[in-house]
Amino acid sequence: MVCISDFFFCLHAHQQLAFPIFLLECTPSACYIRASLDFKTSKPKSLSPLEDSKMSTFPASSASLSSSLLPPVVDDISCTKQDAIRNTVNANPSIWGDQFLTHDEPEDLVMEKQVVEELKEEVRKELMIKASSNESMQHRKLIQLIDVLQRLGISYHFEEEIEEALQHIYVIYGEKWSDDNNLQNISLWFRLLRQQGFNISSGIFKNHIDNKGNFNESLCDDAEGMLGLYEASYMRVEGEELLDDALEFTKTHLAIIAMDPFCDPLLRIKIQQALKQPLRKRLPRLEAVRYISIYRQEASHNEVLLKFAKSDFNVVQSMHRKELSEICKWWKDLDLKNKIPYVRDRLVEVYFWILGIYFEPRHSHTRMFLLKTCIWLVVLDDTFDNYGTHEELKIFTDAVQRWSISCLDMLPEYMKQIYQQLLNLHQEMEESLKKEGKAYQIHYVKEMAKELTRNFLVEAKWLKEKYMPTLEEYMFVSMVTSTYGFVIARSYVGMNDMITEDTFKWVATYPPIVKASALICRFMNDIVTHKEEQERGHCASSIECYQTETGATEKEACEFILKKVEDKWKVINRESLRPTQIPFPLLMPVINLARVCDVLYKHNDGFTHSGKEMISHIESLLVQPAVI
Ligand SMILES: CC(C)=CCC/C(C)=C/COP(=O)(O)OP(=O)(O)O
Ligand SMILES: [Mg+2]
Repeated sequence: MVCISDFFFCLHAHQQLAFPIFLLECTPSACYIRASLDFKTSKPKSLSPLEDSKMSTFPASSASLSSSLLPPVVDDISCTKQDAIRNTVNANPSIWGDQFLTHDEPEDLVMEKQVVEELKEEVRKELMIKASSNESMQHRKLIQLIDVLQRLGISYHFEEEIEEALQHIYVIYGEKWSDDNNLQNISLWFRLLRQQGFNISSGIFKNHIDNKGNFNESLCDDAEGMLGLYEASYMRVEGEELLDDALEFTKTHLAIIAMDPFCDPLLRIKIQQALKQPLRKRLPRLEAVRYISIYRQEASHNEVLLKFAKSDFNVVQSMHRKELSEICKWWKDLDLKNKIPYVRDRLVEVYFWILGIYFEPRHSHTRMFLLKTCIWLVVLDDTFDNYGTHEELKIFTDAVQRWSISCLDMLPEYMKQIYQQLLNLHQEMEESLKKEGKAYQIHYVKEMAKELTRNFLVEAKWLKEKYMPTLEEYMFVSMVTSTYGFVIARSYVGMNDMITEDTFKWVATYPPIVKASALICRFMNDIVTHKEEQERGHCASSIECYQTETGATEKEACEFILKKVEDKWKVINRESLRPTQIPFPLLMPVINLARVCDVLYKHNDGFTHSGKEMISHIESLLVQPAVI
C-alpha cells in the first residue's frame, strides 16, 4: 500500500495566503480521505482572510444536492457514504450536432484570397498618403478611414500603419482636435485615440456645454454628432463626470430621435444598434458582420473597402471553420460526451468565446491550444460545480498541485481522463514551445491551473459548509474562478515576441485590468445564472452575498452588481491608457474577454443555453458568408 500523507498549502499568487487542503491516504486503486484538516480547527499561523471570516448561515435551497444513484463510471471509487452525495444535473446536448465536424472550402476561396491580397496594398497606400500629410483635411479623412477599417474588421492588416498614424495625430492634436468644431469629428478623434491608449483630455467636450453646465440642446439637431459622442463617452474613466453626463444626455436624446417617424431609416437602425450595445463593448468580429451591412448602405461608402472587407471576412471564416472542424474531431475522439455526460457539450460556444479573444489568422496555433484547454475548463467547472463530491474534488485538486502522471491512480475512475487530458494538453504545447525556446511559458500557465482548482475547491467548501462569504471574500475567490486569469495567461502562450516572462508574472498578480475583466465576467454571469445555480445547489453568488450583507432585494442586488460592471469598464479604460504596464497590444485579449460577457451574459446565460441571439451570432460568424 502506498501511503501519501501530505499537507497542501494554497498560495495565492500575490497575497501569499495559505491554508491546508487535506491529508490523504491512497492505494493505487482506491483513495479516500483519512483526515480532513478542517479550516475551523486546523488553522496554520498564516491564514487567508477567508479562513478567519465568521461562518454564517447559507440559505441552501431544498432542491440542492440531491442524493442519487451513481452512474457505473464511478462504481469503483472507494469512498464513504457521504462522499457519494452528488449532483446529477445533466446538461442539455449541444444544439449544433455534428454540423461543424467537416468543412469543405468554398469554391471561390482562391479568388477571394486574391482580392484580399490586391486590395490590401491599395488600402495600405491610401492610409500612408493620408498619414504622411500635414493638412488637417487629410487628417480628418485619415481618422475616418481608420474608423471604417476597424469597424469592417480589416484593421488587423494594418496594425503598424494605424499605430503610426494615430501617433502622428496624437503628436499634432494631443491637446485639441484641429479647429474643427464638428461634434462627430471631435468625438471620433477622442474615441480613436483613447481606444489606442493615448491619454487625451475629455475637456474638449466642454465647448458643447452651456453656462449652467448642461449639454447644449442645439446638439439634438446633430444626430451623427450625438451618436459619436455617445460612443466616445464609453471610453470614460473614473471621475470623468463630463462623460457620464454626455452618456446620459446622448442616450436620452438618441432614443427620442430614433422614435421620430421622420427619422432616416438607416440612422434609426444605427441608433438602435448603438443603444443596444456601444462600440466599446462590441466584439470586433461581430462588429465586422454588422458594419459591412450598414456601411454598404451609406451613400459615402468606399467600394474598395467594402469588397476587401467582404472577401477578407470569407477567407478568415473558412479558416475558422477548419479550426473548428479539427476541434470537433478531437472532441469526438475523446468521447467525453458519453464518458462523462454531466459535462456541458459546448464546443461551438467555447469556440465563439475564443474567437472573441482573437480571430486573426496569425493566432491560429495559440487559439487551438487555448480552445482545447478552455473546453477542458468547462469539464472542470462542471465537475466542481455539478458532479464531483467534495472529497473527490479535494483529491483532484491535490493531483493538480502535484502535476504528475503518478497521481492518476489516486483519482476516481471518471476523473482520470480529465486529469490525463490536462497533462497531455500542456505536454503537447510544451513540446511545441520548446522548439521556439519558449518552454518557460508552460510553467506559468500550469501554476494558474493549480490556482484555479484551489479556488474552485474553496467554492465547493463554501457550498458544503453552507457558508455565506462577504461580497469582498466572494470577489477575491470568484475573480479567479471566473477563469479569466487562467484564460488570459493562456492567450499569451506562443502569441508573439512581445510576450516575456514578465507578461506571465503580470497576469498572475491579477493587476487591475485583469481583475476588472474577470469581475465583469463574474458579475454578469452571476446576474443571469444565480437563480438556476441556487436551485441545483451552488455556492452563493455575488447576488446572494450582497443581499445577505445589506438586506437588499434581488432586483436591488442585481442593479448594484450591474453598476459595478460599469465601474469595472472604467477601470479597463483607465488601465489601457499609456504608459501601460505591458505593451498595449497585449491588453486586447483582456478587453475582448470583457466584451464577450456583454454578448454571452447580457440577457441570459447564452453560453449554457444558446438562444435565438447566440445562434444568430454563431451562424453569422461561422455559417453565413459575408455578402455585399
Ligand atoms: C472560454 C472560457 C472562458 C470558458 C469558460 C467556460 C465556463 C466555465 C463558463 C461558465 O460556466 P458557469 O456559468 O457554470 O460559471 P460558474 O460556474 O463560474 O458560475
Ligand atoms: Mg459552473
